[in-house]
Amino acid sequence: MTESTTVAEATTVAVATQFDLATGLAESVPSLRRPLSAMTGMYADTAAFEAAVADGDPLTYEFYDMGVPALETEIAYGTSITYPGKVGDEYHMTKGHFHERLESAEIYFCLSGRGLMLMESPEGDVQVEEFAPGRAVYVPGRYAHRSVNTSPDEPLITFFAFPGDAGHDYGTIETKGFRKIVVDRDGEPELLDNPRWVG
Ligand SMILES: O=P(O)(O)OC[C@H]1O[C@](O)(CO)[C@@H](O)[C@@H]1O
Repeated sequence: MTESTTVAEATTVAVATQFDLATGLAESVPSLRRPLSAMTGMYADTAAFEAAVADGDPLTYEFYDMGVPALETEIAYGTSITYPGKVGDEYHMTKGHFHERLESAEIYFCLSGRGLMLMESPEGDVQVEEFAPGRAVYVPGRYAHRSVNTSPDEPLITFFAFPGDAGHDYGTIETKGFRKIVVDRDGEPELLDNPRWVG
């Protein structure tokens, strides 16, 4: 599946948005909410995934996309909130995506919480950076990216910005997965090969 925002006229009016730094919530637009059931096939432990979906289907993440026109001269931005929790021993995470215009980079600034940004290029180069409050992670162009919340109890809240015409390519991740997964080993995150990765 490919998602992109609607092409429209360039923005000509200044906009100010209030984000709650503790929760990441914005009052001006509704959030896009992804319950666990939106992540079918993405967690390694299928039995744990199905049990958690049957047992209330928790909200694993939500994000506010401020909806700028899909033009290269615009900057898409918003906040992302990944809630704590695990499926089996794998931490809650976002779906992750490449940009449709693959060369488009993205910047994330961590407002609160702890976690990792998991990134991989189409050729298989894997990079991981830590999120902590005050820390910015620059995702280079051509890299798929997925936020992973490694805290036992705190939401991972980030502010993100990327070129307005970057678009979202979810298809590759939905069919192949990421090469690596992040699991909890005695309270510490560990990177493992994804047993479900389709090469
Ligand atoms: O698009 P995904 O992988 O579901 O993750 C959502 C996050 O990614 C973004 O698309 C930013 O890249 C945000 O809208 C949101 O924070």
